[in-house]
Amino acid sequence: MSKYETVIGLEVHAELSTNSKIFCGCPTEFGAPPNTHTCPICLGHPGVLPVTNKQAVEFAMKAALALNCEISRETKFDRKNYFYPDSPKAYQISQFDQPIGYNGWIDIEVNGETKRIGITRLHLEEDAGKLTHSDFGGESLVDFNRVGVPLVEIVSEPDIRTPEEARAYLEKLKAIIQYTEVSDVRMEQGSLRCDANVSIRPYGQEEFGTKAELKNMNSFRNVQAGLEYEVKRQAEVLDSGGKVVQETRRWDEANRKTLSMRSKEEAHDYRYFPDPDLVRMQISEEWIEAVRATIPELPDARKARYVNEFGLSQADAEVLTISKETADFFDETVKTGADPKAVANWLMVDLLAHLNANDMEFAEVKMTPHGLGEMIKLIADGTISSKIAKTVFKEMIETGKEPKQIVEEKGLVQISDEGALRQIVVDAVNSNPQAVADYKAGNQKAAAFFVGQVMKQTKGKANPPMVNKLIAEVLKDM
Ligand SMILES: Nc1ncnc2c1ncn2[C@@H]1O[C@H](COP(=O)(O)OP(=O)(O)OP(=O)(O)O)[C@@H](O)[C@H]1O
Ligand SMILES: [Mg+2]
Ligand SMILES: [Mg+2]
Repeated sequence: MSKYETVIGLEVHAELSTNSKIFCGCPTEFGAPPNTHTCPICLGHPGVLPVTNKQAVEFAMKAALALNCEISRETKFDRKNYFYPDSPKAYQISQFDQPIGYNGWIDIEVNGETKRIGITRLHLEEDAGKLTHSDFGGESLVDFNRVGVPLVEIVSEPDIRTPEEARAYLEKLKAIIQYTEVSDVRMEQGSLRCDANVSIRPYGQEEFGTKAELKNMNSFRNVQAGLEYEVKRQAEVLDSGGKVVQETRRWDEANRKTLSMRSKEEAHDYRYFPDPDLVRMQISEEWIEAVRATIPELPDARKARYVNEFGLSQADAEVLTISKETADFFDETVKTGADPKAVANWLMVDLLAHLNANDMEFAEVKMTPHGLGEMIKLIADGTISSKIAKTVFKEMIETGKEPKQIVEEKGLVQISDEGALRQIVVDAVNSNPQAVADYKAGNQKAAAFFVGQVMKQTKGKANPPMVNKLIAEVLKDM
């Protein structure tokens, strides 16, 4: 047990899925050739005038409301001045003292306990360009396509106490934003990014310790790993009589550690001031309510519904709802009349295992909710065994075929003909006298041996409960 308590606050940036940029008409689409989605406005040529994209404001409001924020009735944009090659204007249009949303919270679940994490603010800003540092000759390449893509920055209170809680917070935040559909929250495409602020303090001390800000983590797993490394590093500094310095540190993926980028002495003075080219915005109650009305059922509400309506456990409901794709698939499958608990199991155990084993994404799954529902019904009515269903399930994921077709094509219909099965059992018993003797001597494993024999003979198609019953009967008569 460490003598230090960890304190973490996260800054998350999410790109909004508007069609055009926040202050000009350039497209926001990812993956275009460098510098093709630019114009004099996003490049900041002299004399141009930016115009606010209303959709971006509404998306930010929607995200803020989904995160239980209050909405500023008066809001504006400010210039955050800095010089760096990722910004052609030498300032970023952001929001300083009147963010769109403030005073929010979300609930996270860690080790079976619910904890509320405060959200200080959610503000709207423009994204910066993308730099690629090349290996040859030390040049850097600049792509301005991303300049002016709308972003929300979501700043948490320093309420997070462990790297694991940080991960849970990110998962939940991502889920909520994904449900609202204002961002596609793809970390690998950079549409979701996280800076992690972390400090430690002796238990019982009220005052926070000096924080480091970690950047450059490209997955939730790496955020957690970076924080774990940093907590250890800071404890070692304090234990050896040193002082933690306030600095920005970079996560070094290859060496799995954090490295200093710049200390506080080099920290920026951004000289924020209101952008004179953009109108201040008044946000009316009606506008807020109109946006609120577009918010769909969010992860926590869905989770509660799965627990109350379908009798799923909290933990299972959490796993299903943390990804909108999985939750939507679950709902659609349950609508076919399949047993919700069975649906939950197939999705959480078998589907996830298949995705992991084959390094697949949910989007690549060809199986339909209708197909899964039908398959579960085929098991329930005895047409296929649950063992055979595993084969059918894999085939559905890969091909999207209906289970009935797969069962027919592969001849997988379960053998429930008692006479035929009894004959197979009798044959197995007759040709394995030693196993019979073992069984008579009280070795239960011998029964399992016969089940295996029958399944081998029938290529796994024998009705398992019937096989068990027949083996017991036949052996009793021996
Ligand atoms: N002592 C501390 N230890 C850990 N986290 C802290 C501490 N003090 C503040 N934080 C967290 O650090 C984050 C600060 O983010 P904020 O956006 O307000 O400032 P910033 O990082 O200076 O600004 P910028 O957006 O320019 O990077 C918040 O999430 C806050 O909760
Ligand atoms: Mg910040
Ligand atoms: Mg920061």
